[in-house]
Amino acid sequence: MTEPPASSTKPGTPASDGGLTIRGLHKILGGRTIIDNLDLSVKEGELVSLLGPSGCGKTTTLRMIAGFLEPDSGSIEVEGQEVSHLGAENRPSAMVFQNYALWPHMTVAKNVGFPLKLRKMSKAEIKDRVEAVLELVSLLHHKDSKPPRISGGEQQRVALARALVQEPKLLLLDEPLSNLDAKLRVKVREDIRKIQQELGITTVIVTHDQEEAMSMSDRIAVMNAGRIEQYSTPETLYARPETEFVATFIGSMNRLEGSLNNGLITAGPDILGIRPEDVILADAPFADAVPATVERVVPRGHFQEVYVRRADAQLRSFVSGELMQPGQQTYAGIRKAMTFRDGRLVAEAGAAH
Ligand SMILES: Nc1ncnc2c1ncn2[C@@H]1O[C@H](COP(=O)(O)OP(=O)(O)OP(=O)(O)O)[C@@H](O)[C@H]1O
Repeated sequence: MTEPPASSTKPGTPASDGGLTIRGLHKILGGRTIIDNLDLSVKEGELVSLLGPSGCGKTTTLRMIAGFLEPDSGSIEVEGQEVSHLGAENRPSAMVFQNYALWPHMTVAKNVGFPLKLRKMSKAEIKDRVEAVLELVSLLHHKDSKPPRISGGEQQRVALARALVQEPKLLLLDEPLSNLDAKLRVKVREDIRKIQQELGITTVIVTHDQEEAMSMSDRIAVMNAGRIEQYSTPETLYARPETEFVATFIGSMNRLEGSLNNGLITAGPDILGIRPEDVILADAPFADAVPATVERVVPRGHFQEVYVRRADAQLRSFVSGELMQPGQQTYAGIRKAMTFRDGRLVAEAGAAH
């Protein structure tokens, strides 16, 4: 047993971190508290995801950062400048909308140059900046195309270019990949991350897709009911979730009532959380392993999901290697388990091997 991890989500007033600092953000909509006294601090050049289930308040938070929605209270600083009294068009931030919001009758170049035209920039300068940013997103060859004639992934990059051309200090993206198919999503998220790192631009992305958040972000703020449950790196969120909500939301978990004693699950009021990769299967007995029968096997490509029945519990395991068969006898041991009480992590236990 080890001590519970130190909290990284302590309430309090965050010091300005350069990029974005939010303090005490609060919003009531339709008589309900939607954003509940939220603090968040993003370092300059950092990419942070707001991740959480539908309705937890991610988009509402992003819209307040962008200036499309007025907070009831709280402050928003971008690179040390208080912006909450400014309209969206006067903030040093630019937003990429979920549906891209491109004008179908305008060329790609005109779409991208539009925010600069609004700022009354000269035609020559607009042309230079638009071409440079289209080059950055590898779309220069489409500058005279109209959005309906290019692919979804390309439209997404036009929307990104239109935000970047404004040279914002803060880039905001609302579910930027949700309109793309699975394969393209992986490619586009890598592109966005690469460009973000090249430019060193402070970025906040809203997503409900944990894999997307895990693969792109320096840090992830996991939101639940208008609050941040935990704000950590992807690795920490996965290895040391502070709450059962975070443990369940990030990755997979066997959730059982009871406690772990000498490798056996015994009755108890606590919740045990066991990652499927911490359920070890082997042909021969090993320390703390218990005889088990394979009940169900789900091939998942480079690994398989195996449901085994032991005397004390049914467990799900992720294993690689030769496909296992239902009915097969095996030995199942628990390498590591998390214990939650009243929703909070109280202990981690690892069995010796
Ligand atoms: N104008 C409004 N009036 C009343 N309630 C609202 C309004 N706008 C949003 N809400 C409510 O606020 C909550 C948070 O909405 P929000 O769009 O921020 O969630 P989200 O986390 O972005 O969800 P999703 O992933 O589904 O987009 C929801 O319960 C929503 O119904």
